[in-house]
Amino acid sequence: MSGFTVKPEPVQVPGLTHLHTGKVRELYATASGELVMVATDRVSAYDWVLPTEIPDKGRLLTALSLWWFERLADLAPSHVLSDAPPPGAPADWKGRTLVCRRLDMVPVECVARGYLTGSGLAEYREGGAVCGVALPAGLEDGSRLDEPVFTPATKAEVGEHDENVSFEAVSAQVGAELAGELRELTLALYGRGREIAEERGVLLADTKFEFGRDAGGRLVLADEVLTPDSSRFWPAEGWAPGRPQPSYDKQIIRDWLTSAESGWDRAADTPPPPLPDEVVERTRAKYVEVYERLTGTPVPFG
Ligand SMILES: N#Cc1c(N)ncnc1-c1cnn(Cc2cccc(F)c2)c1
Repeated sequence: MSGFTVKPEPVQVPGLTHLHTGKVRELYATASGELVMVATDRVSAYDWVLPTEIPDKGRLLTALSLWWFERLADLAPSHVLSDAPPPGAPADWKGRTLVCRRLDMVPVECVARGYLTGSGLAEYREGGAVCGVALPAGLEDGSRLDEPVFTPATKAEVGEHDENVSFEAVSAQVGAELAGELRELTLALYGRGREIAEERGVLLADTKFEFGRDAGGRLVLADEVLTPDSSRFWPAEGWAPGRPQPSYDKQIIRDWLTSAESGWDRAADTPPPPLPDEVVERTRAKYVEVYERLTGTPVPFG
């Protein structure tokens, strides 16, 4: 079992229809058919949504996503219409709400990897390839790839992991032309993100984009982009291939959860305990740090 210890009860807002509770986000629809994505302060680790929230996480990741949408706009239009919560929304939705165009979502998790880790590393260790793309021998955890690789995945059911699939499987699913567009656009967006992040001393190991098509059939960048929830960001100064790299935002939580202090046994498949205040505060500080380091600006709220 994994996922929620207690499934949250979504906030009901007059005029909005609640559509979906994700691990860390809520999705609503307006009466006029637009979507409202609300980022919560929930955080997940080891496939569990933790019982303790990280203050301002939703606002930090929403602000970062908006910052990236602006810097990717010449490569792909975005689904974002507004960052103003709809009328009647709770006051604390300010700064963590995106009103978006409803798209015909492409059922493919468009992942780009510039470094080898996670499920890509596991697949490589089994067969020397990821998503059917052969890689050089001798790569280690955290190795930088000579060229970024498109490693798509199918969207998993709640509580399951996305499954890496080959480009050929994506072509069979959505057609060769669209598959080619997804690969080209995913790698271009990743390349822009990696370049901007590296200028700021941050390595973008990998990231996941989601696309939809608008009424005109155009590919539109959807979901969130280049946040710590959709990407792996590593501080460049800590990069050392051959071992797991410290995750910018979740390492503190992971280290505490797997320490004797937590009393939690990950293998026992029992819900994780609440986080100590000190772990919460240090994790919040990491979200602030990654926001400020990437954007070069102080967080846009008190
Ligand atoms: N983005 C977007 C989007 C769009 N622009 N048009 C149509 N559908 C979606 C859409 C559907 N599911 N999700 C994932 C998701 C996001 C946020 C919260 C959640 F709970 C779940 C995204």
